[in-house]
Amino acid sequence: LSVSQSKCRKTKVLVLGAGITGITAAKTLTENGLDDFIILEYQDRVGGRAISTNFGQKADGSPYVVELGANWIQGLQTEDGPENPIWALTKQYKVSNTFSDFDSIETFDETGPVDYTSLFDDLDSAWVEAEQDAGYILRENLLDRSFRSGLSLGGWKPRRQLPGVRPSHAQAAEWWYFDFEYAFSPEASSQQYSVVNYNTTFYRFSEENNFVWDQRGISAMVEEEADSFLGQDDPRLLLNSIITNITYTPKGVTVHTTNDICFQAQYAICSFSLGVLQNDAVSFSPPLPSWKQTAIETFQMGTYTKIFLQFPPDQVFWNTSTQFFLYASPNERGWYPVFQSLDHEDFHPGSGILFATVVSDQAHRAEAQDDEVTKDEIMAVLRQMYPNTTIPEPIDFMYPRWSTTPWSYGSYSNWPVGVTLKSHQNLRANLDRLYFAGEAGHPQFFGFLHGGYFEGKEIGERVAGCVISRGKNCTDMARYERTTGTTEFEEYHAEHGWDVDSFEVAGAVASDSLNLTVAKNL
Ligand SMILES: Cc1cc2nc3c(=O)[nH]c(=O)nc-3n(C[C@H](O)[C@H](O)[C@H](O)COP(=O)(O)OP(=O)(O)OC[C@H]3O[C@@H](n4cnc5c(N)ncnc54)[C@H](O)[C@@H]3O)c2cc1C
Repeated sequence: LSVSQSKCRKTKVLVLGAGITGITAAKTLTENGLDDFIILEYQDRVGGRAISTNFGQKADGSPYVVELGANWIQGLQTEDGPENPIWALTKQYKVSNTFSDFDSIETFDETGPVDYTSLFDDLDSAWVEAEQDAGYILRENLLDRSFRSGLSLGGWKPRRQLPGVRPSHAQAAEWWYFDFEYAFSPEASSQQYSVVNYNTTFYRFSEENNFVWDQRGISAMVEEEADSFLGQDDPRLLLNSIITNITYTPKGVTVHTTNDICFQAQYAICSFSLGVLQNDAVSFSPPLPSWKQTAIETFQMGTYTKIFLQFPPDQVFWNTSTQFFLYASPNERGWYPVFQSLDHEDFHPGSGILFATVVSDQAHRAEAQDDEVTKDEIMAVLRQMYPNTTIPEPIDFMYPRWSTTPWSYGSYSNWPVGVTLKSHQNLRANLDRLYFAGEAGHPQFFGFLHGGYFEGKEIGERVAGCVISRGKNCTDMARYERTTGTTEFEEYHAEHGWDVDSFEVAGAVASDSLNLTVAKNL
């Protein structure tokens, strides 16, 4: 031990970050009889990217609580099939949520309301082709493609001039189907893993998305989980602890924070977002090996920005029985394409609240500019959508800057084109006694709250096993110094974090559905 390390506070396991992953990992340690841990968290709160804020005003003058980050429980449960653990938590902790109806949508362009919803049918059939093709790519160990090529091969070509179809309408429809979920374009996203991500969630659990509007905020479920194993003012949860350095060795892990406090443990679980790792917000000693750094730089961190507007509730100008409003910009794909109404009987009726969502480059652009500029751009769009209507000035306006938030640097991860499962495994693999967990580490549920939950549980169990067996039952996770162009079908197994079958088809929850999708391709 160096002199400085000898003064460190000691524990058996350090859990770095108190989002859904970190809290699930710490709870798993507790369930395995391991109480000697410390959770270190940057923020003054628990929940990570499950985060809400006050916005606007209710009739009594108090604010609404709206979600800046995660908002939907994505995939619930089909009959007595597998259940999304996030759905289970929302039920357990009575977190208010309602079915989000993606069929409740009106479409617009720069001339006002125009119905181009029939394009969704074309997209549906191309999507099915791309899905089946993805199964084939995976099963036959073929080179991955972009989701764009998958859609094109399925006959969906939004830039092509087709009789009666405006490319801007087609692009808005496509954004609604793809970018709204992945926070990246189909060009930038893996065909294979976009399908895996979608199918394992929506075909395995259920196709429903429930929208959380609980006035405690969606993080209530993470807070309640933390309370289930931590005492009041538990000294094992240290908020406002900004970690600057992580030193790892075969004997243990030492962590330093900005206020020059250090902690030393036998093991550590780091749950920082991919964005935090990519932005070098934390230094590692020794520096990360090249296979780990390569994995960190290879995967993508998306930006998904919700922009909130409250209008005078008695001057609401949109249809309050509709949930979504899709706008096709004539000039730029992804220009304030989706508006969502919270002034709806299922959410906050009478609130006058509408929010727009932008992702990727459009999100970076909006996040880099002043509120007033963004507000003017949005108001111009709304005036096009409702040409013969007087649209009042919003009485409140607000949006987060995810791309520069220092504890997140982005919203959630995405799988780029042509990266294999084994390359992804390098993102997950431990370095000596330092383990990594988090939403981005799950090869199937990446980008979702439940991805973080499952990784937290798996890594928590692994580390508990290491501590309890005093290292005897502790083997390094698989890692690959050299990664090749594809991953063999036989290598899709738990050692690479692949714990559920990804070939499920809608409505089928049994793992033997694998052959159904593949058979259609052969
Ligand atoms: C805008 C947006 C919309 C989303 N929508 C959905 C959705 O509808 N449904 C869904 O399922 N998922 C959604 N997600 C994704 C979901 O929020 C994440 O997958 C999940 O919250 C990640 O949890 P995590 O614990 O892995 O990471 P995090 O929640 O990021 O937790 C990591 C923790 O580490 C802390 N930390 C970071 N750096 C340091 C440091 N240097 N020192 C100490 N602590 C540090 C952070 O403060 C954070 O609390 C969305 C995310 C965003 C941002």
